[in-house]
Amino acid sequence: MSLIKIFTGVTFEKLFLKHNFGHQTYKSHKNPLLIGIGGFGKVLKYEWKDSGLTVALKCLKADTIVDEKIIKDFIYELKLLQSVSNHQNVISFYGVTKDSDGYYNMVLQYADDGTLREYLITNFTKLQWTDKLYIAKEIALGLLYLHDNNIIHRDLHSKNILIHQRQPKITDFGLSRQINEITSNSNLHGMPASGLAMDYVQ
Ligand SMILES: Nc1ncnc2c1ncn2[C@@H]1O[C@H](COP(=O)(O)OP(=O)(O)OP(=O)(O)O)[C@@H](O)[C@H]1O
Repeated sequence: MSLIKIFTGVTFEKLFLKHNFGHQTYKSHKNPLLIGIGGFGKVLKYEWKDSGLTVALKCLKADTIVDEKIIKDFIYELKLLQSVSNHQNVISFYGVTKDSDGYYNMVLQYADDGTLREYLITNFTKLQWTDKLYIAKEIALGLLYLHDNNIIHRDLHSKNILIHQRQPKITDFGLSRQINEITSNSNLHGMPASGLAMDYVQ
């Protein structure tokens, strides 16, 4: 085990205890299936034996990053998500678990239709206007709930909205901030409009 891994492990342990995220034993998850790869590591689907729920474990592969700030940012993301994840249009957060390789994972509700982007690619021609308006309304309700809780997402796009049983759920709070922490000189964040979108509006 590398020194960095020991260092990040200790930091995580202390911070997780402090914030009381709810720790789950990794052994209570079975039947892993790789469903995606994000900026910080793999995302796997599991059956959570104790609850009967299907969950997504999102791994933070922190031992490749010699930066305590990344770990603090991860904890901050969990804190924000935990404070709003009881809403039907926000992905549910169930806690954290340490996998067999020693990496920390956030345990999230599994969304059975993947991202909104994937969902639209597969279903766009089948969807009626009422379905599209329903999706837009539900995203707006989720966003309103974040704003009512003083949280600005700052990275809302179709890959950060998941679809579960036709219900949109906002996810990925990595760039989110509490409103009182935004300063007037904050840098630009989020995803730039794609060439395709620009072509469309011209
Ligand atoms: N809760 C979930 N349920 C179902 N699939 C998920 C879930 N979370 C993530 N995924 C799948 O895993 C992929 C990668 O997710 P992740 O959030 O790590 O990606 P990302 O947004 O590209 O990365 P980053 O977090 O660095 O912005 C997604 O594109 C999606 O297909």
